[in-house]
Amino acid sequence: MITFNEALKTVKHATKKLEKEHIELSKCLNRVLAEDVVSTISIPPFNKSAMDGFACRQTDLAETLEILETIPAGTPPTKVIGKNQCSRIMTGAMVPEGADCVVMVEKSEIVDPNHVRFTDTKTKTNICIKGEDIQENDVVLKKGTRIKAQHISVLAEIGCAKPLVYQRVKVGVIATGSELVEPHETPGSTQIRNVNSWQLLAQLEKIGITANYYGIVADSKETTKEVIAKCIEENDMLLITGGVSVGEYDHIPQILKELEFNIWFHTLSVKPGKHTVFATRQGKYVFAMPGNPVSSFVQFELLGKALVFRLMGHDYKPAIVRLPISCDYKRKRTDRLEFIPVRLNANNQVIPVSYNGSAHINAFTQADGIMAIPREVDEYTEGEFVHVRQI
Ligand SMILES: Nc1nc2c(c(=O)[nH]1)N[C@H]1C(S)=C(S)[C@@H](COP(=O)(O)OP(=O)(O)OC[C@H]3O[C@@H](n4cnc5c(N)ncnc54)[C@H](O)[C@@H]3O)O[C@H]1N2
Ligand code: MOO
Repeated sequence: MITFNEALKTVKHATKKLEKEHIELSKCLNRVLAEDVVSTISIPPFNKSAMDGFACRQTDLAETLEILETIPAGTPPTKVIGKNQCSRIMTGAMVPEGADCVVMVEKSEIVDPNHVRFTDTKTKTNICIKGEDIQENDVVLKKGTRIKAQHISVLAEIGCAKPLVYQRVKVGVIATGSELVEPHETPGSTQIRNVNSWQLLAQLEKIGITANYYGIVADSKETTKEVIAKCIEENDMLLITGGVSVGEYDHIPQILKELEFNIWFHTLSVKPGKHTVFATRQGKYVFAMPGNPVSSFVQFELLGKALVFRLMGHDYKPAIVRLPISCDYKRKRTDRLEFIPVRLNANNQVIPVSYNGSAHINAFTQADGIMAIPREVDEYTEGEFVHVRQI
């Protein structure tokens, strides 16, 4: 049995990044940059007016000024501003030579069609200076950055229309269990509906991956082996749920051995998810989680995501907040790092959600996150700080 930190290190160590490709900006969300992005231009590329108003010299603010021309955004100025002169200028237009400020139109009074004076003798400069946001040759985004909407903005701004990114990981999803039927079906007296596949497909979709779903596989070793073999041919990695513990029909570890996978770990000192398997074979990866839906949900959050992102070249760091717990909390066994569902109240205090264990996925509909209770810790007192991973 290994610890969570050892398991995370193992997943990162045993996983190789996928190939790289150039793709359109519109397809980049949730991909990972495969090289540093360097700007070939300064931003702003010229001294740019931040206001609609009059471009002039600060020393002339108390005077009546001659208006030389109107400068719209996108049109270059044609006149240099001299003493007691100004040009009407629009937000986003290039500031003319000679001007060191732009007075807002609201602070002006037109004297006649060619002259203006100001109602205030002070102004901010209202000029965005060339290069104040980005300098030419600046590294604007680092290799390994997972691309979010705000990164797309910068790529667009500097003209990086086809960034070099890692390929999107191809993920196959399988649910094992002869007791399972799909959500649209009516279960028999000993059957239940398949939760894990739909949950995993949604967890993947949330991070930008549309997985290939292979359906439910009954607990027959031969069939399961065939489906796994096919699935692994067609994908980079495979997520399996069920069949990983010690029951007579828990075939997954044995099948993976027969398919010549190297099993890096099989048991974790983490609750839920004691029986979680990570196996690799020449650029192919299998992450098999326990059948209980909470175990599958939590283990995908803890390790599955790290694996997916690692393949795509990103070192995943989950959002973890440190907040006070709203009540006393006790647990009996302390031999495993445990994760329980919690919600946050309006004062950002952590409230454990009523929870019956790893089959009780319904508890997670109330949860904002999962609280980590380290090994050896058996209680928290109200107000003590705890760590919550957002889900
Ligand atoms: N003798 C032992 N028995 C069990 C142990 C143990 O250490 N010794 N661990 C228990 C824990 S904890 C868990 S978790 C499960 C893990 O078992 P498996 O991964 O082999 O999963 P299954 O036995 O196939 O299923 C467990 C449970 O989850 C239900 N299930 C399975 N797949 C789905 C699905 N896709 N959607 C919804 N629910 C699913 C299944 O019906 C079982 O109720 O082992 C314990 N036993
Ligand atoms: O191993 Mo189970 O996933 O703890 O509930």
